[in-house]
Amino acid sequence: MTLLEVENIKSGYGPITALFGVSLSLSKGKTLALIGANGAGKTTLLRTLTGLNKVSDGSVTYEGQDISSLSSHQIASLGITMVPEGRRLFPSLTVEENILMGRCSGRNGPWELDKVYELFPILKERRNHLGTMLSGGQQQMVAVGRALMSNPQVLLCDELSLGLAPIIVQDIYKTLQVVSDAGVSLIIVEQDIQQAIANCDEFMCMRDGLIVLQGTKETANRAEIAHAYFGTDK
Ligand SMILES: Nc1ncnc2c1ncn2[C@@H]1O[C@H](COP(=O)(O)OP(=O)(O)OP(=O)(O)O)[C@@H](O)[C@H]1O
Repeated sequence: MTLLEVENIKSGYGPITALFGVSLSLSKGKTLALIGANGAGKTTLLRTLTGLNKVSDGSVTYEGQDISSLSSHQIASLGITMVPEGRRLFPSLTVEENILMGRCSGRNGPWELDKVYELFPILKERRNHLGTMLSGGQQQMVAVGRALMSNPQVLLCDELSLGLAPIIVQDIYKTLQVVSDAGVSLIIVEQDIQQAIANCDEFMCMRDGLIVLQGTKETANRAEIAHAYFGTDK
């Protein structure tokens, strides 16, 4: 079942266009990985899907409803949530208070505090610490936990592994698998191409605001990806 259908969207920052006609389709419970070099448009695409950047052309349809012109608050309340790059924890709040902030979308569902602590037991131990006192990996867990508290149907993850040790990255991806198994659809932006492809059902490579290659774990071809990523000869 298709949950999210993006058709030929353009978007950007004021007069600057960053997406030049992007289309994708995401089914329930599936994971789509977005790869591409710096400036390719991955973050802009996630921001546009959450309403933080406006769609200037094309359409975004979610559960059959055109959400292209909805506000970010309205989109969050429908069940599309982003874990932003850099975690963006509230520095003066504790771990638990940060996680509880995710409730503000007002969506009820299976993701409650206990379930987040079940997913990340270390956060329960540290629940009274300030979020910023945690390690980078633990802060990322708080950011994911906060997003889950909004009971998303679509979770958009922007570079979760940035700056984290490989072993922590493995843990984060194991957790995302649990989230996916619970029926949440994921779009992950990931700089590490191998990591992205190993953890997705489908991948798309962006360059200069366009999707230049798409495929699956099974069809991924290193030379094609390098060509798409850098725009160089195969
Ligand atoms: N706040 C902004 N104002 C103007 N232009 C921006 C802004 N943020 C991004 N851009 C531009 O939009 C284009 C796409 O950037 P975007 O951040 O979406 O790329 P990305 O693929 O996520 O790269 P990165 O891996 O560096 O985050 C780039 O040309 C970038 O310079």
